[in-house]
Amino acid sequence: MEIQNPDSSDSCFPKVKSWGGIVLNQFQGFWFLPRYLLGTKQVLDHYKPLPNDVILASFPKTGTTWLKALLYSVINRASINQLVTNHPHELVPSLEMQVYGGPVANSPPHFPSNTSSSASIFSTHIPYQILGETLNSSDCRVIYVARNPKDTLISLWHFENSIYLGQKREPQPLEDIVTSFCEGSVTFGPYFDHVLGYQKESLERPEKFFFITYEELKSDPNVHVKRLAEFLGCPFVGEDMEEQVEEVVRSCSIETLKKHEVNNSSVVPSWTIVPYKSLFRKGQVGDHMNYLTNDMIEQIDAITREKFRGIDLWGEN
Ligand SMILES: Nc1ncnc2c1ncn2[C@@H]1O[C@H](COP(=O)(O)OS(=O)(=O)O)[C@@H](OP(=O)(O)O)[C@H]1O
Repeated sequence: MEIQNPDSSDSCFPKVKSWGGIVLNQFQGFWFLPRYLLGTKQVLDHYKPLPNDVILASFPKTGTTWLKALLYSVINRASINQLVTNHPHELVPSLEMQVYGGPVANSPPHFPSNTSSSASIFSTHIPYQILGETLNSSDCRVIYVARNPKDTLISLWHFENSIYLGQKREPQPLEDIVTSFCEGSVTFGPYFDHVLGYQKESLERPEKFFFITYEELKSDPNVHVKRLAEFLGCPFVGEDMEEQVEEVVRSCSIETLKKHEVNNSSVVPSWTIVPYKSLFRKGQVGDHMNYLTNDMIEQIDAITREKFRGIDLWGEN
């Protein structure tokens, strides 16, 4: 894969103009911002997962930030009193190591060395169809979070509008993102193939791939946090087990995360224009009902039924 300029789409890859005029390149059936293609290449070329690595995979806007906090908290058994998000992987923006609780800035880009015995948490939006070989090259564990496509789309729409409004651009019409989303031409899309890639693996190898929906986690966080801890090999134990779980869930709630100073005052270093606070909006299930027309809902439901073929993750199809 030859990539010359990470910000240029003048490459040999097929390209499409997505909603809002964003130009995306296609690679192995998925659509990427040119700079994420470069990051993906670096991951594929250089990242060799260690057996202890924990990789959080997700389509954008499906609960990544929430799961990052939960994974950190479960693995380190620490409540996140001073949440600090560190994105040291400027060079590999699609597979960033997330450190919560450490110093914010100036960590050099690096993958942990082979001598590291503690688990490292990585987060990626790269689809299984592209990252699978890398993930399967070690005993690392993979957590995938999926979210209802309509809420995902609305979250993405708000997010992109909030970024670009910072640059004084008009909010983009909802119709345009609905069309691009259904066609698959959004960043890291098609959404449907993204979800199905990881979901299939989780059915075949549940000991390696943990699949959860945002909605399941919302409806019963304590149960699923316990399942997550068991999957990671660090189950909650002891008489105060329920209190421990409760504390993890509380410290990772959107309400708690929103209160941290860093999440109000900093921008995500690898995305320069993105303030952390744009990662925390409502965090509600079903928010799409406040925005999408019946026709839009039918359009998205129809493609979801067609693509998911009987896999009914949200009891809707
Ligand atoms: N702790 C917690 N609990 C529940 N929900 C949360 C939490 N943190 C973030 N959010 C909501 O997740 C949406 C952002 O998704 P991601 O974190 O996947 O975004 S990103 O891909 O990392 O940019 C976005 O959803 P919407 O509110 O629907 O836009 C966030 O508000």
